[in-house]
Amino acid sequence: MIDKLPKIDLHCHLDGSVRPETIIDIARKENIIIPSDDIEEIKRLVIAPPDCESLDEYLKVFELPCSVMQTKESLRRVAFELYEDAAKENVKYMEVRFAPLVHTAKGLTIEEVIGSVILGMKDAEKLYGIRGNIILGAMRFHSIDKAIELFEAGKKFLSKGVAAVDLCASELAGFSQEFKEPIALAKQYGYRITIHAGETGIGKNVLDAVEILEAERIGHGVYITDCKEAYDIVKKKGITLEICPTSNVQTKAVSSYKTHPFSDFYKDGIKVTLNTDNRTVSNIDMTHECGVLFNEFNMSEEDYKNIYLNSVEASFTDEATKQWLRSFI
Ligand SMILES: O=c1[nH]cnc2c1ncn2[C@H]1C[C@H](O)[C@@H](CO)O1
Ligand SMILES: [Zn+2]
Repeated sequence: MIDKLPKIDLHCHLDGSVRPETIIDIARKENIIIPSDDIEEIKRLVIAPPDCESLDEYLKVFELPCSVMQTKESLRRVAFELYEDAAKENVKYMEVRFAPLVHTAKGLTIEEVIGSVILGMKDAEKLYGIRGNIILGAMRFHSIDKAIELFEAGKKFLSKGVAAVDLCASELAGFSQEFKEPIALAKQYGYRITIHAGETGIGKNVLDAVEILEAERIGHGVYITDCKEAYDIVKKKGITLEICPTSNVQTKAVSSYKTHPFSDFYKDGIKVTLNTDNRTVSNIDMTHECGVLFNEFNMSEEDYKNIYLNSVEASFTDEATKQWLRSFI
């Protein structure tokens, strides 16, 4: 029954969702040296370890997939395959995020990187009943100038496949102040704003992301439980939380599914959505996360419908696409 449900994924990283077989295949075709060409070994390297201790440890496995995402062909291919995999489990709409600057190591321009990922997405849209948008992520360890360079380069793709910006990677207290200028510029250009915040114990970061960066959505946000002001502003302003349950367990944002605040948030009227974060790194898909929702969070089909509709309303897409998405539920 779960596989038949229509699904929406608003928080999925491209580089965390590359098929392990594709890593080996691209490495072979492009003469890239990778640690092994044994599929089981590659899976071991690219799937977060079962005893993963923190977000920072979780983030270490992204280096390998990014090493084979440095050409136009490989970027187009991994984007296509991600949308293809999602379409096959009835995901109707997916916003894919990635950090273009990480893919310029072999000389691609930022525009070439973004353009290639959009082509892959469009290839899949033509073949399958899925639609999407791309979110450009600036890495928090990059400079402010780099973030500005990225948002400048990406703006010509707005409404042509790119919809929003995000801040990714390790989360320190008070990062919003530092990124105020580039995010304000992005907003001025017409990008929508979602920000990873409140993932690693600092609920105040969510308050800052909403107040300083004007985030409309928050990636994760689970730690609003520790900051009343953050909790209240999320609830009052109807800020959507992009929750990724399995990722939260792996990065130790929560100790287990049973202690995840998802259903408490939902019951209290907070706009929660269900997402994957990283399909390969977390070794999951939307079907798996729906199973978590029904079996670990004890939610009903009616609850699922409401959560799906939260995703529709919070999606960075046009009204016609939202209407199309509503027709499935
Ligand atoms: O859950 C996450 N929190 C913060 N950053 C993340 C998470 N998952 C992936 N990333 C980073 C690693 C990727 O290289 C980058 C862009 O997709 O985003
Ligand atoms: Zn994420």
